[in-house]
Amino acid sequence: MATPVLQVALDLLELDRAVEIADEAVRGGADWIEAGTPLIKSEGMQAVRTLRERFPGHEIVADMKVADTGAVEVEMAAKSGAGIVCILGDADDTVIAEAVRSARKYGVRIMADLINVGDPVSRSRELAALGVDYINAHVGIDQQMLGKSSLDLLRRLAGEVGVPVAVAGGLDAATASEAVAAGASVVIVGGNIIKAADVAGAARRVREAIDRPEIRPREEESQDAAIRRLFEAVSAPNVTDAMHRKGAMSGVFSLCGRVKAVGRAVTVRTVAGDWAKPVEAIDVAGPGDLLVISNDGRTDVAPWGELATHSAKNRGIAGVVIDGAVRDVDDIREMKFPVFATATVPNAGDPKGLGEINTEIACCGQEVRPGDWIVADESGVVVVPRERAYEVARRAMEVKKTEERIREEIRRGKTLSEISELLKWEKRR
Ligand SMILES: O=C(CO)[C@H](O)[C@H](O)COP(=O)(O)O
Repeated sequence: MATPVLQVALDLLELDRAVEIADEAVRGGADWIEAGTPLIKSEGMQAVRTLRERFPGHEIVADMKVADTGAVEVEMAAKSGAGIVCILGDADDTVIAEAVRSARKYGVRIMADLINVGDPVSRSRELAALGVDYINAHVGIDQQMLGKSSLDLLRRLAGEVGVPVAVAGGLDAATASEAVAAGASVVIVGGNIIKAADVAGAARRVREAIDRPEIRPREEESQDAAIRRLFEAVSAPNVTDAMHRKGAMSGVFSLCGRVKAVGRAVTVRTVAGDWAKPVEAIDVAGPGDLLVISNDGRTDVAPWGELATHSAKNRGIAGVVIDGAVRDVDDIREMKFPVFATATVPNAGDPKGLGEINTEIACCGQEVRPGDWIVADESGVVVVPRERAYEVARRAMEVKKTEERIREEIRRGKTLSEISELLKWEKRR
């Protein structure tokens, strides 16, 4: 079998950064250089021309995701220097046929993208019959965030398609190796190379992995375990960024400085510092849960203190968030237990048993339901609706990865404004 191709997908908006990152990826072993769809939408065919000029010895792929006017768009990309043009596999057959005719005329190849294709196996056969040169088993970024896997799609195509198969969608060194073992001829990697602080190193790891394909036993991981693992790896700011700036509680701060707490909410509504329900909730919660307590907006009397904290810590509870006051602050700080509150006072309420456990509550400006995910650190507390938790956790990890590359470019001397071309992308209306 010919050596599998490593295609680096430049899914960036800024052409200068894309060229810089492509240069590093090539040094790490990338064979083909893809002008990603975002780059083409941002810079047009200049992106393809520039990559062609800068990398004369490498195949340039234009990820146009052609949906219509196949001939014109293929001609445009071919004349700009692309050797392979990507077209949507679910485009109409006439568009595919026109694109193939144009490709033959200009001496370029067509890669058909299976993103969103309902029946990928039979459509791949049709596409091969229409003359496309590659089929791309591609699961889009938004689909990946919902847990869809490009490897699963690739495995469905194994042995079914008469043309070389590419694969794309969230791949890293480990899954790239599995992709080759599953029959991929072209491995397309974007984020896990271009967002790395060390692009060349990231590309090299993928290169080495695909040159030594292996099938790993797939460790099954529950969705809850994956959500917790991802949330523990990102920050509260990453999470609220992933939710378009939503979900952040206001006015709440970490009592113990640099601590982190991640878990599902057990909610408590109490009144006037009554500490009975908050303490009873310790027995309701399980290891890894967080107590989220509303004290009816009162900050002059505390429903939580040192003894409750001892008990919660013993129970394996991950942390406590209170829309209200806490007392025994020095002892709690000694324990370094994650407690987030809006005030501290020395006086507590009485254990009358007023309030409820595990009802929907308002806490520091956010609605919190039992089972919602809470991510809390020194920047503050973010609430993630339980039904969106996996998607938000995946997106928060993408935010974190993007920042790693930006941090590296700042370290190399660029300003944040230069990197993100702020002036170019400020809202025009
Ligand atoms: O075509 C794309 C998105 O539409 C990407 O180029 C492709 O998914 C590879 O990027 P990543 O490895 O980040 O998923």
